[in-house]
Amino acid sequence: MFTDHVRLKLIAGKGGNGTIAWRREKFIPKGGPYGGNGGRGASITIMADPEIYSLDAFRNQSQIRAPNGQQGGTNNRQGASGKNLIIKVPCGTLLRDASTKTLIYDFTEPGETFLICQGGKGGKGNTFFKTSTHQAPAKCTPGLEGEIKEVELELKLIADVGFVGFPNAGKSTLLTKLASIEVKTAPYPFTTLQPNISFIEFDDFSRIYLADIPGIINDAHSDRGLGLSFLRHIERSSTLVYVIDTAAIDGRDPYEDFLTLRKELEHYSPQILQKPFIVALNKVDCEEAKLHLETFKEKYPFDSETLFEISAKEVTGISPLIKKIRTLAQADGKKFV
Ligand SMILES: Nc1nc2c(ncn2[C@@H]2O[C@H](COP(=O)(O)OP(=O)(O)OP(=O)(O)O)[C@@H](O)[C@H]2O)c(=O)[nH]1
Repeated sequence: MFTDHVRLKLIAGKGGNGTIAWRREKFIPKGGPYGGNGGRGASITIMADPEIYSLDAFRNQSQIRAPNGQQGGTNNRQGASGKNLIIKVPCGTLLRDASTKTLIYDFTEPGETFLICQGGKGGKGNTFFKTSTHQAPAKCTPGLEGEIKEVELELKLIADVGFVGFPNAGKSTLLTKLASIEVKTAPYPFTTLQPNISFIEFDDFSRIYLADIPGIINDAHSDRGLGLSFLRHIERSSTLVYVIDTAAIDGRDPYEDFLTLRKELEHYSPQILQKPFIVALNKVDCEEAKLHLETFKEKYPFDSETLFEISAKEVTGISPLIKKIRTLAQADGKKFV
């Protein structure tokens, strides 16, 4: 299972206690206060790491605790501080307060950090409280508790272009072909688990990131099957590509499929429908596609320039599609270059 939503209790380290100790001096039983301060408890910071692609690491975790500071020592030695904890999350992770759902931070760029829980201060040893060298109150203070936060991490992939379609429409095939058709390409090592991100790299080294989510099914918005949980990954894409199976050998109607996809997206979030889109009419190499294509074009209420007849399998019609994707993604001001 691909994990893109977790709830965690984060507990920063407690400060170490201060210590009561005495300096030994000849002829004076208690030479003077000499107990060290406690070390600071470790803080918890969250960092966006471009090498991480899911929240799987937290799947079986409900809380993360940072180390405590050490108690102060004798001879006025300061206790060791707890080693600060850095929690690594994928780019595209939203950090929310678990109870109010308020957004605390949106990790978009690699290396971005946010200190979420401050470690507790160390307590003071009796050296700190000395009033005079020889007469000192035997006083020290305990370390303070670290901050505790209940948070939610939600991963919403950041890709320029999101691919939507029914299972078997040919999304994966198209994505693979797109990612290998330009001069220099490399598959983006997401995971073998869905969803997938890949990119097209152009001659000028600019890139367009593409996200493929598992096929949408009827009533996906009511979270049947994989549906809803994956729709969040196209929320941030600037452009959508509907991939339609025009061969429809199983008796489906490609135009109905298109309407259903839009209906599912609208149920999930009406704003998604406002995004610029194109329609990849796939599998035109099949004999069955001819009739469906005609009907589709007749019924299609949008600009016919948004329609692209392609065969992902035989790699036909792909270049104009890439050109259009590039124009739309760049018009939006790409996030990654
Ligand atoms: N004839 C023909 N077959 C195609 C074409 N594109 C994809 N296919 C075939 O359609 C089947 C489904 O393709 P996929 O790319 O796995 O479909 P998908 O949309 O990623 O499916 P899900 O992962 O289930 O969402 C495979 O057998 C492909 O070989 C095409 O242009 N023409």
